[in-house]
Amino acid sequence: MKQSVKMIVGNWKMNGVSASLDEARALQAALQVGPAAVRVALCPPATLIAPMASAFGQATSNAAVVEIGGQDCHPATKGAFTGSISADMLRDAGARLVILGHSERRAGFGETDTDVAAKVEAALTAGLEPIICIGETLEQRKAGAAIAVVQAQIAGSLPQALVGRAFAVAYEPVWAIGTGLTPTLEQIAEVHAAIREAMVGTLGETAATTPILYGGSVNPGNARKILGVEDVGGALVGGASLKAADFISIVRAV
Ligand SMILES: O=C(CO)COP(=O)(O)O
Repeated sequence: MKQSVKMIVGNWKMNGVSASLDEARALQAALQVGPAAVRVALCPPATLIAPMASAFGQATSNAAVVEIGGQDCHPATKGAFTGSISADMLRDAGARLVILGHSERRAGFGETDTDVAAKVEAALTAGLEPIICIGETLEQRKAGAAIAVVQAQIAGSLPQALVGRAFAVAYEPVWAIGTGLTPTLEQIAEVHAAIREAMVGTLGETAATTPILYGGSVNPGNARKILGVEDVGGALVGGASLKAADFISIVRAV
């Protein structure tokens, strides 16, 4: 209903060296899907953004464009922030998207909703399309707080600067990431509906068609069912995006 072109985004996390480019090239060659049916993106480590963007940036007659994204950016445009990378730098390297607020950044690097919102603004200013991650922990789900948690994350992580801009939200339950566990299809539908409501509440009708991706242990075996759930606009794939054959299966499950 909301969004006809689904997005399948691979998050390589801190995996991938230059030798991985061969696998990624094989992946692109195998993606015989029309660009209208699915948007495919890969978010490699920052060191691979430029070579992957130049390798995949242009559609050939028999291969879809694979868009390239970063996995994080600093909220400032430049300055004394040793080890950090700005949204402009990602864009300059060829990225068109950026994952922001991933639970591994929130838990491991102390990122708050306010930090994420500042990064989103920086990404938009640089012309990047943010993919904003939210999701509850197992403790929060067990306490019956999953919906309240994601709604609070939406309210805190989505700045008004998003109104009218292209972006996506990814619902990634923390307990489903890298564990092989997934919510039931009913639970995914319930949370996506709550996210939609919160997004429209925060940003207005502009957010009625924004894609809401699901992420957390998506694999070739469960992708078709998950992608068929009401208001699932695509998938954010971790481990299975590192294997070209698995990632292609997920793309074909759309
Ligand atoms: O964190 C994720 C994508 O951002 C999901 O990771 P897995 O697909 O490995 O569970």
